[in-house]
Amino acid sequence: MLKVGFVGWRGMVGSVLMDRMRAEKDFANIEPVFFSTSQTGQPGPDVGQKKTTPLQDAKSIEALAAQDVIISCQGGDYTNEVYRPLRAAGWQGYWIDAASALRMEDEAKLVLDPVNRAVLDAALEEGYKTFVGGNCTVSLLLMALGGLFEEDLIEWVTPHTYQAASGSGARHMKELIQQMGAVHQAVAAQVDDPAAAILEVDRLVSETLRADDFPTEQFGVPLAGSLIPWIDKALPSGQSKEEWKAQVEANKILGRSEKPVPIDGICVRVGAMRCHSQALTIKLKKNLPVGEIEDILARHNDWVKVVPNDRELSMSELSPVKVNGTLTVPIGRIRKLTMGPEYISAFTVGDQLLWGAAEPLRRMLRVLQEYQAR
Ligand SMILES: NC(=O)C1=CN([C@@H]2O[C@H](COP(=O)(O)OP(=O)(O)OC[C@H]3O[C@@H](n4cnc5c(N)ncnc54)[C@H](OP(=O)(O)O)[C@@H]3O)[C@@H](O)[C@H]2O)C=CC1
Ligand SMILES: N[C@@H](CC(=O)OP(=O)(O)O)C(=O)O
Repeated sequence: MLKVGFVGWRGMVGSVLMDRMRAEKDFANIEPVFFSTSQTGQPGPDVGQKKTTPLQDAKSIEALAAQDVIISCQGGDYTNEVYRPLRAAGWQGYWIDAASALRMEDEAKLVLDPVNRAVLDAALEEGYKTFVGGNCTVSLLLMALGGLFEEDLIEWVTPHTYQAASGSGARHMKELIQQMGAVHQAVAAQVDDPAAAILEVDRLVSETLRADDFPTEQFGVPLAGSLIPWIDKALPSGQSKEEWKAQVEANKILGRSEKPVPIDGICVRVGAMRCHSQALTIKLKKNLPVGEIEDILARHNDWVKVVPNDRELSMSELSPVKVNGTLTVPIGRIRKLTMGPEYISAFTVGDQLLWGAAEPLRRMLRVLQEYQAR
């Protein structure tokens, strides 16, 4: 049985990973060992029938090196601190990581097995030992468009994103709710008063959003009642780092080192909780009927769900509220654009903590187990 060390299991991504592993009974097939950077010696999580040892020190190279596999959801700073020393100490185990730190390293492959199982199988055969989950918007984009990529039908894609607060972390999610509460509190009486003038309500809301004491410690600016058209650092290209990741990571996941598909657009934070949405403009390599495009998308994997381009269905199914906490990746609003028959639109939604973060890691462990059982 593989000895699997978990670091970052009590964080937001790690907790989602634990939930999924419990639900899929993944702990039955491994010997789990739990680590912490702050709680060494305390009891580990309840993972069902198995009794686990107390939490080990996540900074101990010796303790880490005793594992066959390490799954880290702890973040890039942690990866940067321990990964190289661990390898330098001669550790030959498998490192599976949610953080972006190692994504672009040659020694790392990006994991999203419904889309790139062949790339992962080949990498294991070739002796790769480092596997990293892709950026959440990128993984969700590929889960939705997998069929068109697989058949090499895409000339380019422009994704414009509507990204949830969870992408910034737990504290940001809480601040979004504080912001919503502060806005409501400022106008609660007027909202309940049918005679209140709406322009006065709007003026009070704006005043509240712009006030110095409005809670913006995490986001820096109001998100409730507003949006933030920049995610992550600025790059010399004028892209945000989140925008830059779309093309480089998607092509790396697909194993397309030659002739990468151009993928570029604007990434925007909105007041959703944990589902990222993306409005896509796609240039196809040829003119295909919408019905055929829908069939190609629908049959690619078990989680993508094509939503007919219908008003009621789009409103109910292409909704972050509906998708939250599920593995379904709906894609709809598929229609020909007026630019020409090869140009289509689409809109997709996905839970950024599931397919966007935890699920590809969980499944990579299964891929690894299948490889070792061969
Ligand atoms: N958030 C996201 O959308 C995505 C995140 N990622 C990656 O995953 C990494 C982790 O992200 P995320 O899960 O959001 O990080 P969190 O901040 O939720 O958790 C990270 C660590 O903080 C420590 N911690 C301190 N106080 C608490 C507390 N009260 N509750 C829980 N944990 C606590 C824990 O480590 P310890 O036990 O050692 O103290 C925990 O493992 C990111 O840095 C990023 O690299 C990847 C894709 C998406
Ligand atoms: N940057 C993403 C979340 C994230 O953690 O991305 P990455 O794993 O590429 O750092 C967001 O803000 O929505």
